[in-house]
Amino acid sequence: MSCEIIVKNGNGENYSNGNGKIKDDKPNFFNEMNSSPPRTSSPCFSYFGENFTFEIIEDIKKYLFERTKIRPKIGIICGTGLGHLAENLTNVDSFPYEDIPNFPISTVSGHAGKMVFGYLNNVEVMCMQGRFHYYEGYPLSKCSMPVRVMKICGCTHLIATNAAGGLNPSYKVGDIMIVKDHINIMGFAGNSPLQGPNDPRFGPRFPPMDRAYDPHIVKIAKEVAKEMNMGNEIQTGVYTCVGGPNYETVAELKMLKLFGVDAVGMSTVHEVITARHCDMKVFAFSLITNMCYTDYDDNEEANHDEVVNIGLKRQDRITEFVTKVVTEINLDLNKKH
Ligand SMILES: O=P(O)(O)O[C@@H]1C[C@H](O)[C@@H](CO)O1
Ligand code: HPA
Repeated sequence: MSCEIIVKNGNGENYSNGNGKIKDDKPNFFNEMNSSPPRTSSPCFSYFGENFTFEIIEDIKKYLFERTKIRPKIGIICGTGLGHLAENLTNVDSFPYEDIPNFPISTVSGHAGKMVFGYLNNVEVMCMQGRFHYYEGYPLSKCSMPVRVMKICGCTHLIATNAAGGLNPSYKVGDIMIVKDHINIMGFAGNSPLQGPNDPRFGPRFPPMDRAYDPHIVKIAKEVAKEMNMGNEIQTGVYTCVGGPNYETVAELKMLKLFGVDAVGMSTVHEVITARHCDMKVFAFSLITNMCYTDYDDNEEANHDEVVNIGLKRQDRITEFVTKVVTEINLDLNKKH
């Protein structure tokens, strides 16, 4: 079998691994890192040295702002099956990821792959209808690069949503778990979206990560949940992100439970780290789409169709919840000005 890997360098020129055959010798990433950074033409080729500079992020903003008049303060990331949220925006300007310069493409079902600017209950927002995951072949810095785009576009707040498996036995499918904290399991293994040279225009080399999830917004969200009579469908807990795309073994789930994890997913943590690095305030929640069993006698298996379907079933309630939280955050923002 032969395979040609084609990447683009910063000037858009194609590089290939040669004559269409896999080379016997492994690519020397360290040499490549010292040359001009290539842009991948395939999401399956992850390049450790890929660098979204401040200037590249500004170019993306320029592209978007030349095409929309909306100037959001709140950025929203829609998790698997939760893209309905973006469909509820009014007066939208919508940009498919493939049209935005330097943007990756979405490859997962349940993620439409668009950046949507619009109004949620008269509040200007920008909304990722589909996110990027590590298992798609993108390095973490690339998965969370759009968060920096949100920041440079003027967003002071990030709302990240995800689908996750419930580990806490008191949870049930369909619950919404407000994230109060996370465990960065991939970080334990030395993988971080902030790896590599630090540009202080984004944030400090060593950002703190305590109170990553803004306690004031958590309080607002709990009040919203109370007002919506969500008493038996709202939870507050700790989220972790695994690399995926496989779901977890029983032994892995037992370990996560011992660690104090309430819900497990494959996203969000690196986005939150990136957002906190550039001093955005963060609110996040998980829709519990399946239960994670830690007993070998349980035969329930997680599957992606189920994850997407639960998102679809809960879309109206979640849209109402997010709309109210956004409205309250906006009231707060206006008070401060
Ligand atoms: O993008 P999120 O974190 O909502 O997606 C979860 C994790 C996997 O991408 C997928 C698994 O079914 O749903
Ligand atoms: N594990 C990891 N990620 C997930 C799950 C899960 O059980 N459900 C939805 N995303």
